[in-house]
Amino acid sequence: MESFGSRLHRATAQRGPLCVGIDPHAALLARWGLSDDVAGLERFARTVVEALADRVAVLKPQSAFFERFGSRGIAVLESIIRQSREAGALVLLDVKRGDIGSTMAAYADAYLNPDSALCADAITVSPFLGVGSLRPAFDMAAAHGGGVFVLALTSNPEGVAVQHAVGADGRTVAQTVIDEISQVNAGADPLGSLGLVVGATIGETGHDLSKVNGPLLAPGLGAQGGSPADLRRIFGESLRNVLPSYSREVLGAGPEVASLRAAADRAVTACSAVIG
Ligand SMILES: O=C(O)c1cc(=O)[nH]c(=O)n1[C@@H]1O[C@H](COP(=O)(O)O)[C@@H](O)[C@H]1O
Repeated sequence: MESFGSRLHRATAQRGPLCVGIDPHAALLARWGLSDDVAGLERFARTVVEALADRVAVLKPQSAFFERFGSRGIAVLESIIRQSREAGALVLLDVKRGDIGSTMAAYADAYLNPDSALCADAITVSPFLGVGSLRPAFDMAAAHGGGVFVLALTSNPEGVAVQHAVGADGRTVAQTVIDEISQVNAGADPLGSLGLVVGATIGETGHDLSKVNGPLLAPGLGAQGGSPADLRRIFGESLRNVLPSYSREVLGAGPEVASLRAAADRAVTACSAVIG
């Protein structure tokens, strides 16, 4: 079975380095002329999938915006995950889960086991309970060709107090996460299946990403102030493994399918010019 790292490598080579987040904020539903209910959510999400799933490498639905409508919102999420994958996009489900290992196994079953209706190609996870506690997700991903993106240096300003904290061995919390993921990805070709999340807004922090050998998801572009030019400064030699991610900047171009496609095209052109 082909690994997630290999599938992602091919997808970005064919479609360009771009992830578009599906974040149906109440404000965006209103801007699109949609009601803030499950019908509006469904119309919004389906329109994004129709516009982009056959052309962008990765779509990243944010689970919270679906969860807030209860089981009917989750049903919409299930259906757009399926449709996106059928149209050829990889789906990175942004759920930011993280728990003790035994519970993590249940999350892995929910999101990375092909028997689950919520199974995606990859998920986001939080390492706050220790990178080792995430092992059930890593194992489930490896067994089924899935991927896991671990938060390392997040795009929000509040993250610094925790992520830059220095441990007894002199490394920051973020560098410890980076090093542990680097170890698991070592030797993978063309790319490991464990990714890191490193915001496009963080500036130069001195963290060493050179051995990650996995995808580096870079949210924070557009609406949070990050730009493709910032990527070069933040990622340096690791730029080739960066997966730039936009949500509101692209979604705000809707609801017309053609406008969404044009916005995604602009984003991928700008990112490709930096990443190559
Ligand atoms: O894991 C993420 O995707 C993520 C990590 C991070 O550090 N910062 C961050 O903004 N995100 C997500 O990326 C998206 C950013 O949305 P925009 O600011 O609209 O582009 C949101 O869904 C966030 O939850």
